[in-house]
Amino acid sequence: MNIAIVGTGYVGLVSGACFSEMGVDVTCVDIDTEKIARLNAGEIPIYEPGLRELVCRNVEAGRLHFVTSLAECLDNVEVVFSAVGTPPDEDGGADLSYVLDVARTFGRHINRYTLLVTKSTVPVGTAAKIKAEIAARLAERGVDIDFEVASNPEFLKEGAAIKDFMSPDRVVVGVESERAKAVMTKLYRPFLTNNFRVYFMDIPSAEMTKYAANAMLATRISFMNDIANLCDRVGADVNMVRKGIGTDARIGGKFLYSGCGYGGSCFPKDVKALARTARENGCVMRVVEAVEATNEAQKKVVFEKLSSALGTELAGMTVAVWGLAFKPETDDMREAPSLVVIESLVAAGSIVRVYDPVAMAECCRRLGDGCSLPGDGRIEYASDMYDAALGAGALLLLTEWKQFRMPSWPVLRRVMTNPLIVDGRNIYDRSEVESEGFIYYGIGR
Ligand SMILES: NC(=O)c1ccc[n+]([C@@H]2O[C@H](COP(=O)([O-])OP(=O)(O)OC[C@H]3O[C@@H](n4cnc5c(N)ncnc54)[C@H](O)[C@@H]3O)[C@@H](O)[C@H]2O)c1
Ligand SMILES: O=c1ccn([C@@H]2O[C@H](COP(=O)(O)OP(=O)(O)O[C@H]3O[C@H](CO)[C@@H](O)[C@H](O)[C@H]3O)[C@@H](O)[C@H]2O)c(=O)[nH]1
Repeated sequence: MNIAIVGTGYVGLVSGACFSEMGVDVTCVDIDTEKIARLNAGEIPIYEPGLRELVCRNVEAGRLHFVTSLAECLDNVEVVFSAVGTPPDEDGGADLSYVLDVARTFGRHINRYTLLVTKSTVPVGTAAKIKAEIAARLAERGVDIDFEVASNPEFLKEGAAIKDFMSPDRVVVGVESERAKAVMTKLYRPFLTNNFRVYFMDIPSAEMTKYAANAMLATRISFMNDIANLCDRVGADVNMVRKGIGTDARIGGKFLYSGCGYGGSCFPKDVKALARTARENGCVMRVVEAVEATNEAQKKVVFEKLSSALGTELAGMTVAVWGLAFKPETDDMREAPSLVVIESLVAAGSIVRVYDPVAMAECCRRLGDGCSLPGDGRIEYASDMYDAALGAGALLLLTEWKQFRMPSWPVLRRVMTNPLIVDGRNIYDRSEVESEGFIYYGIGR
């Protein structure tokens, strides 16, 4: 089968590589000419474990192609997946301009029955807007070409994207006909040969499922962050509480880790967009709105702990930051808690020495030396984790990369001027760290 995937970002590139691995001929399309040039030169524009090997193998096999024009490949494909961005607009809703651009190009250039499948996360009702957009373009052309739309929200996690795509918990597909259902069945069958976990439903339900899933996961995190903050005040240990509740089969142990807040390109924007869709439809989702507010506050907790320990000493002090990406195994810093912490440190006048195994270039691109941020502080880029701690009066752990899990405490004691650690991801054992002579602050323990 021949398909096109529009948008060669985290979702589009991973989906394209995985479908091609199953033998599908995939043309990945992006308007970012530099991105496509890099891909054609064998460079992978994002950090995602295993992606380079998968892409190279399928390019060599002649099943994976990169182009800049959807119009030019439409005649050769049966299905077009749209995986373009849906960033937040100024009101917190999803900006659908890229999704509707794809629909317009599709309507202007299809010449035979083609299925347009939306993989991007879009609010309920978007498929209807896409259909209207295509129909208007066909009418402009004065042609009557059969087309269909479908919804296939993506549930992969960055850092584990290939595994999640290759072996999904489930695949959700919203369709309007048996014909579209048959096409989607054919595409997903190879991934789920022994246990066909594809849930077909109507399109609005598929669109809503994506937001409900992300909001539920974000709710668990914000709930645990609330519990952690109370643990701090009453002397309980949130890690013990997590184990105590997570072993209840009705609750389950996943996504119950408290810390410095959730980030990334999905939870923050999708929680906001769901709340906005609700308000537009005359209902207030109080829980969802509280999840978002709790997370905004949680991103400040690491700095607040540091500031209450050191106060005005932070001005002029070197502070080490371990971890910039919003989670391990990615270079993505969209809505990362590190951005909030670094901003507060620069505002307090600190010299922020940062280190991340893969997100240094991304941080530099976003923040540079920090001089454009309000405040007298600045950002310095360290060559490794111990270099970041050189001369530091405090160390903040913000992303739980594996290489940060077992640091040499004696080396840290030697290079730091003051032995203080704020563990924003609760990865260290308090008694071990304290026995090495450090003052330790966790989140809720
Ligand atoms: N990142 C994730 O882990 C993840 C997981 C599940 C779902 N999603 C959703 O998938 C969608 C894509 O997310 P992403 O993180 O891959 O985005 P991204 O920003 O990494 O990539 C989007 C790509 O689309 C391209 N693009 C924009 N308009 C285009 C057009 N008209 N034609 C061709 N290309 C165009 C951009 O140049 C960009 O390369 C979003 O709706 C997101 O919410 C993301
Ligand atoms: O117990 C937890 C689990 C996660 N996080 C944080 O939550 C954020 C998101 O993490 P994760 O969900 O692992 O990464 P994403 O790549 O953002 O994936 C989410 O968002 C995607 C885009 O919609 C969905 O496809 C995925 O199913 C959904 O997990 C990160 O900042 C994590 O540090 C916590 O604080 N505590």
